[in-house]
Amino acid sequence: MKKKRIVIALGHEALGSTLPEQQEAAKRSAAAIADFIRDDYQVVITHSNGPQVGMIHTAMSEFAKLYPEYTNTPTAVCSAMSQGYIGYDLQSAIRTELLNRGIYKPVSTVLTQVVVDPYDEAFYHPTKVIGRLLTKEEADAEEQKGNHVTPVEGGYRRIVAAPKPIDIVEIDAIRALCDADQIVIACGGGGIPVLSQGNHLKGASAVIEKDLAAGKLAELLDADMLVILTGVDKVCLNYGTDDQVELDTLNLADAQKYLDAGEFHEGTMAPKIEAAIGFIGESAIRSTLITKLNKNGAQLTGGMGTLIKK
Ligand SMILES: Nc1ncnc2c1ncn2[C@@H]1O[C@H](COP(=O)(O)OP(=O)(O)O)[C@@H](O)[C@H]1O
Ligand SMILES: NC(=O)OP(=O)(O)O
Repeated sequence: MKKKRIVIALGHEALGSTLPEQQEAAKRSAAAIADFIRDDYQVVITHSNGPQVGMIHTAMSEFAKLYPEYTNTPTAVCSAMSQGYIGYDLQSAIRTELLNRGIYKPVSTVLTQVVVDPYDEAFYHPTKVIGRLLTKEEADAEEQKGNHVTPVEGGYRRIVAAPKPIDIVEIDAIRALCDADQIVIACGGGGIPVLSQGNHLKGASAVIEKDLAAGKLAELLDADMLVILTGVDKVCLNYGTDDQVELDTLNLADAQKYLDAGEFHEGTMAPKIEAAIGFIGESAIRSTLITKLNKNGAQLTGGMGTLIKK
């Protein structure tokens, strides 16, 4: 019997932000991933990178000030670095968790480029928040370097363009590993954004929403399910108000209606719902689960979260 294929997207809480947090979070996520493998799913993993890509960018800029031979590092290269070191922690945690359960299965990270449109409106209106909280002085310094910042609670954060994912360059390699029933980590941090210029792919100064890239990945792999692990148990209506209602299920028509009505915040829940709508499309089989990881990363398939179907 054909195995069910599942794409799991790890958000900030399932991944952590700092190095030590990430290593602990990766262990919890590995437990949930191993449960799916035990239950005979084919698993593809993708993940956030906002805090990590901001940290790498800041570190590289500081080095460039100190040592002239360390030139400034483009955002696309920082994205590639973030895929590498997050993939490393995830590969390692998943391998160990499986071996502890007596299972051997290869786990690999595919450095993934994702094609974006050079005329995407997002390049003119950066909105994607990356990196840590900045003071006013730090924010001013970023702006002087030509970077964009936005005021947030308690200070400022850097913002970059978040163009839509159009195509996944390494999709054939990802599919081949998946077809061979191996575990793949791909499209990390939404993928390395690239612009197609003839035979050349040029890195773009942007960070793609990982939820939209996860939806595209699930669509191109013809997955059965997209699981988005985030900071809330369920998708809510009237989120953050006294009238908040948690949704157990959501059909596509209502998802679109609530999305259009602005029920889901931009940059957080809205791209998750958009990803679900794009992935499920006309399919009566595909579904999307949006939920939070338990403390111990326990089983997710037993009716938790918000299940979105046609
Ligand atoms: N309608 C909503 N229902 C539930 N959560 C929402 C809603 N709108 C916004 N959110 C917020 O979206 C967050 C998840 O998005 P985000 O912080 O980007 O997480 P992740 O890193 O997991 O992608 C939740 O923790 C919650 O605070
Ligand atoms: N690339 C991306 O969407 O990362 P975050 O989820 O950390 O914002």
